[in-house]
Amino acid sequence: MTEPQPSLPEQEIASARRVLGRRNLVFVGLMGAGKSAIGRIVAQMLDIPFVDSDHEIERVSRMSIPELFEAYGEAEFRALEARVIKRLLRTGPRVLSTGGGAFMNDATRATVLASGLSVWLKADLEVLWTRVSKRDSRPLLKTANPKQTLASLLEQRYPVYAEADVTVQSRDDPKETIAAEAIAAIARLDGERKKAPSQ
Ligand SMILES: Nc1ncnc2c1ncn2[C@@H]1O[C@H](COP(=O)(O)OP(=O)(O)OP(=O)(O)O)[C@@H](O)[C@H]1O
Ligand SMILES: O=C(O)C1=C[C@@H](O)[C@@H](O)[C@H](O)C1
Ligand SMILES: [Mg+2]
Repeated sequence: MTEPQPSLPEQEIASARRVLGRRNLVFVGLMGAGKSAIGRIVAQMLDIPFVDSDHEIERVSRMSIPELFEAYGEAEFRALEARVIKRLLRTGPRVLSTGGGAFMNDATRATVLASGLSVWLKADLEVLWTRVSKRDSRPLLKTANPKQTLASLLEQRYPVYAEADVTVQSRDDPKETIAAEAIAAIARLDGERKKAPSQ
């Protein structure tokens, strides 16, 4: 079923597409922030393809992420993730939703910052916890105190996610609202770019 979409001003969509050019729009952020869910809607709104690096990794390896962690360990998973994202970033435009740890890899982050346009979906611990505690598909949270693990990841990672080009607050408002805010934030960069030469 297609979800109802708020009508975004055509001009805003055109601006966001212009800002993007042939780059990928890359969603980064912690598990549960909504990178996959919001990224998919943004791609529909901008009418460009969508890809999720976690799904792409599962497709090429023919294994689920928990199976990959189990069989090869986190380091191998990270190496595969970096290769997959590097390949995806070579062509665009598309929306690329990354796994929560992808932007923490120095090489991946450098490539995303150089060749993509990054959006950090930032969410509070309680929002993230409510969402991720519904499913046990995240290997990093298979600990004695998963909420504490999530809180530690938040502390470690937020200063790094903050390097993204744009930050959008993820919260329990409708997904379409968050998606529209992401597009508006990108569209605003068009105005900034145009103003730049006269400053
Ligand atoms: N604004 C929202 N309102 C309600 N539910 C939401 C919202 N955004 C995301 N969700 C839900 O939260 C859950 C986690 O979202 P999603 O899988 O997109 O997160 P993610 O950032 O891709 O996480 P991961 O890093 O684990 O892939 C999903 O069930 C999704 O539908
Ligand atoms: O935050 C992370 O490190 C992860 C997030 C997920 O998207 C998956 O990529 C995997 O579970 C690791
Ligand atoms: Mg995801």
